[in-house]
Amino acid sequence: MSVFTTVTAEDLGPFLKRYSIGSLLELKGIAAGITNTNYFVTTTHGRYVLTLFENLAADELPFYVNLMAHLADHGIAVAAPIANLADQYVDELNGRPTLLVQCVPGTVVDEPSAAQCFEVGEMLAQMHLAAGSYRGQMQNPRGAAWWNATAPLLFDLMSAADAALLRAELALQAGQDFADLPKGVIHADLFRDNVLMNGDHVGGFIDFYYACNDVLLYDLAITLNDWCVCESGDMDAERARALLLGYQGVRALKVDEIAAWPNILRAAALRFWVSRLYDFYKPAAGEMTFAKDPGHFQRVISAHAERQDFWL
Ligand SMILES: Nc1ncnc2c1ncn2[C@@H]1O[C@H](COP(=O)(O)OP(=O)(O)OP(=O)(O)O)[C@@H](O)[C@H]1O
Ligand SMILES: N[C@@H](CCO)C(=O)O
Repeated sequence: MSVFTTVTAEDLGPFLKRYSIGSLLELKGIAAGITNTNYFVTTTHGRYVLTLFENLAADELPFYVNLMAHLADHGIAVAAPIANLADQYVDELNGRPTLLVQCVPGTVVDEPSAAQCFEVGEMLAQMHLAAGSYRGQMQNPRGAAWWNATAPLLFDLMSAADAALLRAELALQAGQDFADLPKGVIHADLFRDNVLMNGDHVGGFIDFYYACNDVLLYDLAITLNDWCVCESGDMDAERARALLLGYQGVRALKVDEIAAWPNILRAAALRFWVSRLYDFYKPAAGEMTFAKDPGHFQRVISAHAERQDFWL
């Protein structure tokens, strides 16, 4: 459930008067999502999604919302933010900062086809290129510094064998240098539940709240690690080839990116292994927890470690 802050039609009346999107026809809470409160808002002009931010403060939002607007301006399939009459994207309702965006078509897909993976890879590469002219800057809050600081809080809570594997993986990544690979703005969390698919086409990328400046190849690895994965943690080769083909049709990988690919796939899995371990062992007090299986990304890393063919 993800209506943490209740909004009524009465609350929304004065709020909508600050916009030019007509008057309210229907207000409906959205069940999916675990971080923010989301509502579908249907007005006489169309359908929108209203987000009330439960964790981020208004002054933390401009990087993300301006990025969404920039990408939408460039034709990328994202939910375009709607500005209010004061020309601001971020407003406020019931004590929370808000964002109103256009509804994008489509649904979340659990078992994507190779054709859908191709389209996601292509849109991701287009997004990387379009974000090249975006001026905003944001450090990756879940980069190597974060996982190196977080893992030591977890070792004692894990089995000795798993802790040894985590230590070994951190050591392997400490020996990598991805700093000279092409960089830009990345989504950093483009899992299947952050993309709405409209048939074979991308209806829209959503949930840009981990977006940051980092290595483009890392974003591709995060995406592939989720879109092309089987239950066992191994990859579906057909989907992986399709996603890479879609991506490389727009932005061909450079020689040093191809060399870094096997290890950056492991880095991308490590980031989510650590964040899921943290959510599992250290759920924040009073917070509703929906801890996802950390072991999944441990299995993804093991499968990558044994792999010979990386689909390139
Ligand atoms: N622009 C949009 N158009 C259509 N549906 C949307 C849009 N934005 C969000 N949704 C719907 O709302 C659901 C929840 O959104 P989202 O995943 O962003 O929730 P969150 O709690 O903000 O983030 P998360 O769960 O990733 O932490 C999505 O699965 C989707 O069904
Ligand atoms: N996509 C993440 C959660 C949000 O960062 C995960 O599946 O662990």
